[in-house]
Amino acid sequence: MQTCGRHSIYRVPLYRGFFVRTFKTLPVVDIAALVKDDKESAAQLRAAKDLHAACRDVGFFYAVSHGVPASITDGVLLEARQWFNLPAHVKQEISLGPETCYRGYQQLGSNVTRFDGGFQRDHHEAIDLYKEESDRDASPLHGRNQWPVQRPSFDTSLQQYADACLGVGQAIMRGIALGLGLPGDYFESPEGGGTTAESSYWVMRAIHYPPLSQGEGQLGQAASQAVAGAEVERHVQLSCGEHTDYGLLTLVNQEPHIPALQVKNAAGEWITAAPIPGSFVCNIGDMLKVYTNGLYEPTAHRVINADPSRSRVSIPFFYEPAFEAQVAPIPALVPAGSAPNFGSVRYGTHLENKVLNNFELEPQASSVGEA
Ligand SMILES: N=C(N)NCCCC[C@H](N)C(=O)O
Ligand SMILES: O=C(O)CCC(=O)C(=O)O
Ligand SMILES: [Fe+2]
Repeated sequence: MQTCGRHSIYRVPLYRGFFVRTFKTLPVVDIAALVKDDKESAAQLRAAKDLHAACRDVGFFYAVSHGVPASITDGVLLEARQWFNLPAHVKQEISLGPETCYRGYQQLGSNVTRFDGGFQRDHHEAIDLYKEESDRDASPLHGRNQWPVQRPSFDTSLQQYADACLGVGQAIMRGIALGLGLPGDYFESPEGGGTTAESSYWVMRAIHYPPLSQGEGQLGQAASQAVAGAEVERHVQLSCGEHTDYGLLTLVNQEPHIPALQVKNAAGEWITAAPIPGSFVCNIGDMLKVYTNGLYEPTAHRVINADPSRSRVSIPFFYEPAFEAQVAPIPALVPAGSAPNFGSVRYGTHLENKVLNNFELEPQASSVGEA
């Protein structure tokens, strides 16, 4: 039986998919008919079929014809770049911590990626925003966001971008439901978790990846060093360490011309998700593995900005279940007479287990320079 604590669901190998997931490229899916909500048209069923193949065989795809104007997607990247150029003390006005419900700014090296027995520091700075939540007592994550109000135009474009992504996320989830042979609104219905653009416990991260120091970002350079207590800090610099995403569906808006996001196939090869202008790079999260009884697997990915001459900005948007959603295998996807492969997971609990372990906020032994 699966649990979602330390031994998280994505660490369990699923050999069934081993021979299938040998992709060398990522599929491109035209989602226009889903965004238009062109109900069960041939084009919509085509898109649903393509999503099904992409989710089952790769776990990643480019979504094109999503209908979000370039003024919004390009504009928010430009605004983010300018915000990250502000002096450190200005950015730190919205620093995150437990007291800000993990919402706000994290400086370079404070986000970490965990592995069994230790962690490594990610080489990025970021702003984390979540669905606004006034009930502070219900979870350490519930609270108000710290928007980057120092640049009101960034604040406004982030809000517009989030609204647009919520629409796209809901449309793609309708396509994923159809592709699984379910009613298009399955994930919006109470038995499917009740996730809508209104209820989704969405996350948005504006991320700035400065160049890695020369020679870093390469495999084989890992050096582990024991620190006080049992935890080990691994001193290998990656822009973002290998991980899977936590919820349903991630949409990544990335700057053009800087290939840095890498996706792991079943042979352990890293396939670069090079930017395609006008697209979102999409991937599925841990909760879709549970819903599909293991048919769809969240694919491990990482970020290496290997270009020594320039930094990279990306703004992933995470379309996630409602916080209180109880996620369990969809009965229609469990073979008759078999027990489900996973037990029920409360999404908010899975998210807390992740986020509360994502930061090492105390000062570092070896300091990293400012971006
Ligand atoms: N909400 C999501 N999916 N955030 C993904 C961030 C992944 C980085 C983090 N260091 C980690 O290892 O999880
Ligand atoms: O920056 C990217 O391209 C992806 C970042 C990512 O994987 C994440 O924040 O979960
Ligand atoms: Fe990710």
